[in-house]
Amino acid sequence: MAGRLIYLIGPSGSGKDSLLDAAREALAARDCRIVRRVITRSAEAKGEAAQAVSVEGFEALQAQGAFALSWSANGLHYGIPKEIDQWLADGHDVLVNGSRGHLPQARLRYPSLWVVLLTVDQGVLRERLLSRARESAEDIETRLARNAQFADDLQVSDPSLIVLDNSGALEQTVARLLQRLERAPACA
Ligand SMILES: Nc1ncnc2c1ncn2[C@@H]1O[C@H](COP(=O)(O)OP(=O)(O)OP(=O)(O)O)[C@@H](O)[C@H]1O
Ligand SMILES: O=P(O)(O)OC[C@H]1O[C@H](OP(=O)(O)O)[C@H](O)[C@@H]1O
Repeated sequence: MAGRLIYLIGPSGSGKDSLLDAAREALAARDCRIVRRVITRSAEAKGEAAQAVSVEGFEALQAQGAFALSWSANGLHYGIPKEIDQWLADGHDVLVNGSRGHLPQARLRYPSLWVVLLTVDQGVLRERLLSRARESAEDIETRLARNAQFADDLQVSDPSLIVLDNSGALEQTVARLLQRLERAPACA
């Protein structure tokens, strides 16, 4: 049976990378693989251990068909390596750090996609982005403003969404993620 593709989304700073890092071992024990993204972010930038490439390098990979999913946001390009299709076909669950903006396209390509939406109080979000200090204050404001675009589109009441609030302790969010993935029936 094919594995599940789990697509983790949420505002910049909501804790997607932190959640993936904290849940990494437990997910691996459940045969769920976390994809390493390809991003046109400088290798020195703090945060996620992604593969950093130049814009030219990214475009070359895209032209070669190296990505299962790819999108642009926040002035960066993001790619999900095509190897996930083999992992899924082999029956492994796969967890992707996704994009809210790319969700419609991701659903078209993977109709049985599982969507996990990470939320956080807006005030907490601003504080976390500022203390992470990966972006400039101006870029942080741009990222916060981007959230408004998705407020109406993402229906938190949609029962097909797994909504996790990460305003509190990360350990609680990890526990809830594992619980929700455990309870949920396997995808066809
Ligand atoms: N539950 C939590 N409690 C306290 N701090 C947290 C929690 N979750 C994440 N953080 C902190 O918030 C900041 C943002 O988290 P993280 O980088 O994981 O977010 P992200 O959603 O991956 O953001 P981006 O999409 O911009 O990469 C980090 O400094 C992280 O340490
Ligand atoms: O705003 P939306 O479309 O949800 O996401 C856009 C992209 O921005 C974030 O990446 P990062 O903050 O650069 O690591 C997300 O992980 C996503 O890939």
